[in-house]
Amino acid sequence: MAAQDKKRMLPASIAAMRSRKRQKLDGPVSRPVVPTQPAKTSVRSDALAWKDVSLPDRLENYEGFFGLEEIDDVDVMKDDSTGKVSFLSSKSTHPAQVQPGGITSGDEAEHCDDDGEEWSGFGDATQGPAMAAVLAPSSKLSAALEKPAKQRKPTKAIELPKHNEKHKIASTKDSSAAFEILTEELTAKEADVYAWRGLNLSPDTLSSLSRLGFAKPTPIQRSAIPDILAGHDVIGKASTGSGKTLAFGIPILERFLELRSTSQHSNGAKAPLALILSPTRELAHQLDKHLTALCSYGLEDGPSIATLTGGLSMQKQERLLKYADVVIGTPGRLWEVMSAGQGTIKALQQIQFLVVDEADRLLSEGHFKEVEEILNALEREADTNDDNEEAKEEQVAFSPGEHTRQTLIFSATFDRGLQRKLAGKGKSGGELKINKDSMEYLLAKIKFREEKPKFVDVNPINQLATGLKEGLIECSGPEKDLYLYALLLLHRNTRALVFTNSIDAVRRITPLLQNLGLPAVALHSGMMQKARLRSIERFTQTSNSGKPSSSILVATDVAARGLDIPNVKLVIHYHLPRAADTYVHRSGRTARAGQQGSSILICGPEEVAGVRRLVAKVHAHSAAADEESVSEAAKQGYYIRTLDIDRRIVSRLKPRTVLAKKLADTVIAKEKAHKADELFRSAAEELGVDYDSEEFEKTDNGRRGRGSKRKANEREAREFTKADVGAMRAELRALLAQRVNVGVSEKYLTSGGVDVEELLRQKEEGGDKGSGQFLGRVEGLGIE
Ligand SMILES: Nc1ncnc2c1ncn2[C@@H]1O[C@H](COP(=O)(O)OP(=O)(O)OP(=O)(O)O)[C@@H](O)[C@H]1O
Repeated sequence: MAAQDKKRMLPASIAAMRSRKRQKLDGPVSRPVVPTQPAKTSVRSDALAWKDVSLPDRLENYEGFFGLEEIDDVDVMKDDSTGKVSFLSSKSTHPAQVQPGGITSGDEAEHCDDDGEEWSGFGDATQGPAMAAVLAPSSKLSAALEKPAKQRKPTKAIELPKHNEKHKIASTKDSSAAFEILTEELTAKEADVYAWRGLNLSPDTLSSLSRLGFAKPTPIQRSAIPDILAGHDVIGKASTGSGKTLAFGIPILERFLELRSTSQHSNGAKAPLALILSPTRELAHQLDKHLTALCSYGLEDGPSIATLTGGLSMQKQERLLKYADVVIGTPGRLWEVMSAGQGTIKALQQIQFLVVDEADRLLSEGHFKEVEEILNALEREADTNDDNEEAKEEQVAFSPGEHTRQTLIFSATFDRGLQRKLAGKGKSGGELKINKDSMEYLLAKIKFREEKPKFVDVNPINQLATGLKEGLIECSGPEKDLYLYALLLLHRNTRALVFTNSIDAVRRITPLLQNLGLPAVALHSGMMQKARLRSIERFTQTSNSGKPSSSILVATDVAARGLDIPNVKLVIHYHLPRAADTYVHRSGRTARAGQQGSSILICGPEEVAGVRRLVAKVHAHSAAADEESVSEAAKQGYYIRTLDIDRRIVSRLKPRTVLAKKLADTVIAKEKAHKADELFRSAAEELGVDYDSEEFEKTDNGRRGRGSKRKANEREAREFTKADVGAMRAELRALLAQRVNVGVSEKYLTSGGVDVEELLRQKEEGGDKGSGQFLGRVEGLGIE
């Protein structure tokens, strides 16, 4: 590279860098800049002799920046072997920071790319936003500025000392980080994060977002992050799958980085920075995953996260807790750990963020008591009766300071007025009562930092994702299995989630579908935690080609909230959800992050009235509004479309469905009988009496009453011998291999499954006589 009299640091333009890098690669090796007179020494970027640049008035205080600095007479050196970059200058503001010997070392090295081009500075035409982007400490931001880059002078940002110390700290890191990322190449997935510029995030966070491929903030992120960074309590509401996790996760990371840069956060035992409450174990682990992903790019020594959920080793979780920056927990396990002493309560009283995710559910479904205990404990003054020595020591270490905690509450259905409408009239009345008061409950229980938390509602009209299509299949109660099977056949190559209202239903439907050759797995709260996690894993796994495998998760509402599983295209409500907000959350497992998806209710005659009420509640606001935010379907004048399925054709699937059900029921009945038998036998042993299972059964059979038909069925199923079961399996295999004549078109469904390709071909060739013939007219739902 030709030496220049006047060298300037590169503006942060990765795109420009990449093209230049390509040119360089044509040569043997990139060479360091050759310094010209006078002799120059390696200097850290913050020790360079930066000069103020006066700005036009209109740029004053633009988004927190109040000044620019520029630098002349600096050479940029890059060591190709290490990738490290240093700056050579004859001038330095801090002689002590001049490092002899060229390349700077370790963390203090300024990373930059030596491209050998001269930068002639900003033209007068530089506009505010563009300028801000240049100033913002991220190469990713600047990728959007490729063109004007050559007219820019190298600049360094200095930010206003504002309400939030963070900004000042970010400013000290700005210059080095901006250069650091100049050495990075954008990979295919990396995004230009120019659109995040207004949020004033640190380079580390921006770099992470870029690598996650998140080019712009979602509406809830755009609205909530500035409020949280400014220190406000926030109650945030946004539709399912709209990025609420990072809306609170990013500010937590920012605070962590701030503390880390001022060495206020060590790697040793410490009080955590944030506590996140989650209603379910799966969601807790997912939150962990999302935050870990956010923190794992370009962040050495990122925050450590401890996830406290039931079903996994408490000792291990307690150990992790001691070193955690972020604690995520389900109320039950968290409270268990807190009440076990060890100074946990004292440590948690020091948190700076309390996040209540899916707040309405946390308060409404059996967690009420524990959440209350946790909140009380967080507010309690140091417990003087705590005679645990270790706790006392920690109490000193974590002596409570002033109340600085921010509270952040998030949900898709957290709206006071709406909440009341959505709560529904639960039979027990309990859920209704608590839901109805959930906002008031929270407001009363939580010690907010400010008198009024900020309420951020980015979708007051439609809580459902805009890409969601809703449908309904009406059938008789006993036909539900059949229609479920038919629907899943049509979606054989997709990822589908089937929701039921009971654990028993999950236990029954999962083997039924498996018997029919479908890849179904179960998820409910009665399962061991490891099995729960395994089910999620199997449901989310991808094929060897990297494509999502087709899979079906049959679940209770334990999977309704928060779970972010990519590529779920179909949600089926086997049972009508008990409350409208559950419908919203269940349906929200599809059509996430701007994607499309379908939500279909399989509805028995007794559920029809309930569906009407549901539609009225869920779509009440959409009906009243002619807003952009209403779904496409709503714009076309319907909310939930009835799927007109050809019953004659579906009925051809009946023999195999009936047999598959019989087999599943038999296995379940036998297992149940076996368990009951063991239970009675050990009880009899303890009592020292004889137990005769046949005698016992006879007595039991004598009783009549509710459930007696079910019991009779169970008895019948129990009586099947192994050979009977074997014969049934063989018969089912034969049925699955049989052609299912679909009538007019004379096409067929074969084997353990259905040749979907064939079905699709039928559709192409035969129009309405194709797959439409098989499952009726389903336009408007994205099911083709
Ligand atoms: N700025 C962004 N750009 C693109 N994708 C994003 C962005 N922020 C988050 N996502 C992705 O969007 C998906 C949904 O995010 P998240 O799980 O936080 O949604 P949510 O609003 O909490 O949903 P729910 O109400 O169902 O819990 C995730 O896969 C997440 O990685």
